[in-house]
Amino acid sequence: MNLKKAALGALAIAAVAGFPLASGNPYYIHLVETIMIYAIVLFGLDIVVGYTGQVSLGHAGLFGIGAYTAGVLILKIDAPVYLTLPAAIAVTAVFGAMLALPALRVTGPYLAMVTLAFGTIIQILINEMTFLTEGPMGITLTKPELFGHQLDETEYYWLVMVCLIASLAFVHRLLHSQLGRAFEALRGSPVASDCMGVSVYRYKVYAFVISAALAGLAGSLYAYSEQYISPNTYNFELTVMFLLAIIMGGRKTRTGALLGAAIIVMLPKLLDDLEVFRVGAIVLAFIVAVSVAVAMKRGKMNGQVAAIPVIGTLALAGVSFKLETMTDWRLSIFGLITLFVVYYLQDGIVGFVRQALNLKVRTERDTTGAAAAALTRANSQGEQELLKASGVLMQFGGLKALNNVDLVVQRGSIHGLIGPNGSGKSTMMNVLTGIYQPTAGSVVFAGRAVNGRTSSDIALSGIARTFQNVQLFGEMTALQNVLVGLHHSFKSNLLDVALHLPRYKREDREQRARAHALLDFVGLGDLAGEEARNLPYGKQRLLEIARALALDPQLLLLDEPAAGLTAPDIKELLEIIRKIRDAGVTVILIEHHMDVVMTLCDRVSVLDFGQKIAEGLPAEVRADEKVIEAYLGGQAS
Ligand SMILES: Nc1ncnc2c1ncn2[C@@H]1O[C@H](COP(=O)(O)OP(=O)(O)OP(=O)(O)O)[C@@H](O)[C@H]1O
Repeated sequence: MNLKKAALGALAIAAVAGFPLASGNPYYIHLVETIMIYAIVLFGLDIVVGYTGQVSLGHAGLFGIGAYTAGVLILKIDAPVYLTLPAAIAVTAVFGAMLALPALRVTGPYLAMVTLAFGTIIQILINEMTFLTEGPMGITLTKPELFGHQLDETEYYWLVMVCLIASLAFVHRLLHSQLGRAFEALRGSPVASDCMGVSVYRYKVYAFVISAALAGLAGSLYAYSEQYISPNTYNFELTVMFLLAIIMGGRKTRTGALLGAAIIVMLPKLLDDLEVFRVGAIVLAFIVAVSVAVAMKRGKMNGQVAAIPVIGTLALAGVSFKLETMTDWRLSIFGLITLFVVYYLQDGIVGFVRQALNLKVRTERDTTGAAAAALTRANSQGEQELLKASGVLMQFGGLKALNNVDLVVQRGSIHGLIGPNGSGKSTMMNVLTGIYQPTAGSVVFAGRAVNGRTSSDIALSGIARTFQNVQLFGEMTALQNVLVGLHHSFKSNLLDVALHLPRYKREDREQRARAHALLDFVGLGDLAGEEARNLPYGKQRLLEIARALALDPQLLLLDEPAAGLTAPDIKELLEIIRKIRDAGVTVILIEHHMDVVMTLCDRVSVLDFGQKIAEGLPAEVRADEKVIEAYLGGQAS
């Protein structure tokens, strides 16, 4: 953390801590306290929604579990706060796991329905289990005691503030570690995550459990804050509010979560009072006008697109002076504002401001550590046949994409796999990496069967790949993409990450140096901080190679690496592939550029309509009549 950031942080903490003393108004103190509590839920919800890209409509239920764990413990055994808060975190995390383990087998609308059902069931259970929860009567409690001292309103506010800062630091560290990168990767490309050894399912569950734990902490703080809990609070409306807060504030940002929490707490109050609403509408119109002007000046918005938000907010400010009462209009205006944000500010308010001000994530190279070697020497021990596929059949309905294919790849060689479009080359890659389970036949890699194992397990055992249609983690930088490939090198756990213990710091420093070295190796050293989606197509292909090499594979599968590359880039690619082979990594190369195949490959196998029609040295294959007829002949003509 640099000095400027630390000073700003200290100033912000001092301002929030000093607020109750300066304001002295219990109503406002309670409002800010609620914002801080909601922000803790949103930090967690953002991990699930913003980073892993899952939808959860169950977070109000999890928040309720946290509140009731504290409430019931106080009611039944008069538990102190240092028991209720950890218990709420633990119990909610367990419920989070119970929800996640079955629910995360489904995605999209199905996951939304399952989490929604979970939230509803929790609310009904709280209502019905009167013996434990007092049912609809609710539970009344007082502010907690700390070290024998009864906390008053302001002291409790400070306790909430400490919990907020701790949660913020925890989430921030988590999301900047290998765990956060794993969460983000599975949103970017689940299939590539699995093929980098990052199990999509496992990390989705982790994200859900951590998110639930934070909701549990927030729930227990909320119980003390309100001093009364009842089942109706934890309803569908609250869940929607949480999601709206993430969307409005902006996903993947802690500032967005804080802003989102402030919006969902303040907006209903703002819409209660006509005078306050008028001032708010004018301020909003002003902010929108200034932001749009900045965006236009930077050429990020044209006049037509800019006109609508400006006219819209000006109209809202104008209408506010025509209204005589807010009561009938509250919900309509709330809906309109939400629609506006969702439609125009798809990255939320914080995302929009960042884009308008052109704020970028900086990737500074840490030069303190020793320079790392890009390639570690692949294991050259073991049998000469590194990969042996026998009688592989892959059937899609009536179509045999692979029909009784045998393939033997010698350790340390570059093995070409060629054939006309649709002949089954990519299908073979998918079978070798566990994406497809073959209908029949077997694949043995380094003496171990591949069939029946998950893609992430196969990846970790030494098979890395690139994809025909590039599968990068688009919102992550080039450096972060390679770091996902290096995920297997991190041994540090959640505690190491949260407390920045020496093991984590050392690993992080070493792996960053290694990632930079890998980027240098493929000639992308200067683009480390660039988002993958902004790289030219050819460079994206090179980045995929660097990421695959990060896995320290014994076997590297390259699916059309030269596609989209210019002639000088192809020359460079040939050099890179040779160096990879020289480091002891075996390569299977699918390529339509025949000159690349003929120059590089030690042996070539040719597929046509899912069957192997020829195999041998490049020159032999080139002279084979069946090949000429099926493939090279067609191209020659
Ligand atoms: N998941 C799938 N479901 C149904 N059919 C599939 C599936 N995957 C591949 N196929 C079919 O299998 C056949 C082989 O496809 P594959 O992508 O393996 O060919 P390819 O040799 O890699 O072609 P290209 O050079 O065009 O990439 C094609 O007819 C394709 O439509």
